[in-house]
Amino acid sequence: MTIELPFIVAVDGPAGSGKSSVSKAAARRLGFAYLDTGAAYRALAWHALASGLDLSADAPEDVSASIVELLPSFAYEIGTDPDEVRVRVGDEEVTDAIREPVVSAAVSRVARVPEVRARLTELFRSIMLATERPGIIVEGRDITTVVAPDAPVRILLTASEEARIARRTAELGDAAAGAGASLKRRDRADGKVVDFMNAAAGVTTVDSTELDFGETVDAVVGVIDDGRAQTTRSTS
Ligand SMILES: Nc1ncnc2c1ncn2[C@@H]1O[C@H](COP(=O)(O)OP(=O)(O)O)[C@@H](O)[C@H]1O
Ligand SMILES: Nc1ccn([C@@H]2O[C@H](COP(=O)(O)OP(=O)(O)O)[C@@H](O)[C@H]2O)c(=O)n1
Repeated sequence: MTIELPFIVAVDGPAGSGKSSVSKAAARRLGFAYLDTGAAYRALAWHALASGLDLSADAPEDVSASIVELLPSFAYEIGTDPDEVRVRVGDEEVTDAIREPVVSAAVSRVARVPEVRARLTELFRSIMLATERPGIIVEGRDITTVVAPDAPVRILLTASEEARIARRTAELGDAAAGAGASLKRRDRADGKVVDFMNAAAGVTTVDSTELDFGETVDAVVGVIDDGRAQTTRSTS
């Protein structure tokens, strides 16, 4: 019996570059699964805050050890159907709660802990390989470099900081105050842990600054189609 492995597409990029919305739309079009890895870091930050940890910028350095202690009780679940992405921690549905500004402000503190990254990387790999669809688009910050460096298609989705802030602000509507400053702060903090601004060797950059949403999805699906055609040629 041969086991068919899913076709893996890795997508990285800074906050607001369109990773989740574009990856989801591309996955729908291709009949692929979709994995939002940022949701796991957000859910762990939510769990840490719910457990009473101080994750503010001036939190004591030993909060890292307290975060690591939470890992065994972190009962995380996420769907990979692009039409139905639900996130749970234990019995709690946290799909919306993990997008709250309080979680966005705390998440980089959790994401910089090496034990957290190692544990979540393992989890992402097991979710990725378990999909029953022919492929999966996995998006985050270190997917092209750490989680799936051997993926046959790896994309860095970028856009100018100005475009990213304008999009995030439009998306948040009345709740947009401070969104620009918060996005810049988070990119600066996350950028100390992984480089998601420069494409690693073999990674294709899609810059969406001058593209509308549909054009960006077309560009990403185009890169995936080329990668699938090449893989078919090299295995036949
Ligand atoms: N090329 C684009 N043109 C206009 N808006 C876009 C484009 N790509 C994404 N968006 C919008 O920008 C916002 C941020 O995108 P999102 O997918 O949440 O980014 P990320 O997951 O990288 O943080 C969303 O409202 C999305 O619909
Ligand atoms: N592969 C990943 C994905 C997210 N993250 C962390 O998780 C946070 C939330 O990721 P996200 O993808 O939901 O962020 P946005 O969609 O808001 O840009 C990031 O700010 C990083 O701190 C990470 O460290 N590595």
